[in-house]
Amino acid sequence: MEKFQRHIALEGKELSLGYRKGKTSKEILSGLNFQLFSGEMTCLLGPNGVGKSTLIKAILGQIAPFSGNLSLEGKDIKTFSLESLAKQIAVVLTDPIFPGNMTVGQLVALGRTPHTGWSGRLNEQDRFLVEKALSDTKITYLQDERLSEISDGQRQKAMIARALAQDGQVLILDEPTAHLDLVNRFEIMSLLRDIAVNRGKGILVVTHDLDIAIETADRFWLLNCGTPLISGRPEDLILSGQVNQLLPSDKYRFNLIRGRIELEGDASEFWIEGPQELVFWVKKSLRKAGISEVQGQITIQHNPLFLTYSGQKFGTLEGLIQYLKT
Ligand SMILES: Nc1ncnc2c1ncn2[C@@H]1O[C@H](COP(=O)(O)OP(=O)(O)OP(=O)(O)O)[C@@H](O)[C@H]1O
Repeated sequence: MEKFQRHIALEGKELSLGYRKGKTSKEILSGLNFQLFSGEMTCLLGPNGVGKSTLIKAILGQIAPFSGNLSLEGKDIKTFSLESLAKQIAVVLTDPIFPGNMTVGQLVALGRTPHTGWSGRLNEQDRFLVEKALSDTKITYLQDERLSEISDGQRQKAMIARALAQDGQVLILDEPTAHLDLVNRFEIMSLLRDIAVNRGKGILVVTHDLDIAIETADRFWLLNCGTPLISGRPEDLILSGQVNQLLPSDKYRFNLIRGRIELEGDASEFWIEGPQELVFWVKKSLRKAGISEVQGQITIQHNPLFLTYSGQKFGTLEGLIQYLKT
């Protein structure tokens, strides 16, 4: 049973977005339709320059749509003042600037600003929400630490806690994993998914991290130049092949078995005997080394690993490749 009633938190209908300068206007996105659901984490993916930030600016009320409709909780976004929009939509941008001597606790308390005004005086409810945001992001232990003295991953969690303390219905994050290592990227995205599911928030994450988005997102929005926004469960878009829209050219394709993008059009074939998962890595290594064919069979033995080719035994791929290249 769902804890929260799933509903459309944010909706765009036939949106045309772009920029005006004097009398000229430049349309970046047109015919844009989407629905962001509460209780779900949606990942917005698309190539550089396609208009992801432009869409976020429109959602935040920073640019007005040329045409079409944008609604929050069923109400036209134009009817919200910037202050009331700030209570409903929290945003975490890629490179936020906050003083390094600010503590994590002070940063998270800033999330309450749309509610407290600039006096920043917190009442009991505000303090409760700040503490809850710290504990939901598992950084209560960091609350007295300065921003300049914590790691990038911890700082990103603090930024998420600040957005959470704002307690709006919608959370938007622009590349929240950009500077993080693999473990932290997983941790942040899993945390966001948990927040969406357990707190009933509609979370939109702009990311270029397809691998981690596949593992964690409930829904993808794929944005590509000149085509309508595609929305669906990641697995549906993979099975239908629509995920290939993200790829810049026919040289790449999404490998359904490996679950990631790979170079396509490589005609090299090798005769390799051994466990399938090991064969994959041997082929990969040979191709990267510029080897497109070998004369005989390569045999792979597992545990301990050794490779046999032309009566020779090799303990590493490096050894085999050196032999093949001489
Ligand atoms: N203030 C602006 N005035 C005019 N054009 C702009 C403005 N900001 C962005 N653009 C243009 O809008 C287009 C989309 O930019 P946007 O930043 O939305 O792309 P993006 O998908 O977020 O890219 P990235 O993945 O690189 O962050 C680009 O061609 C960009 O030059």
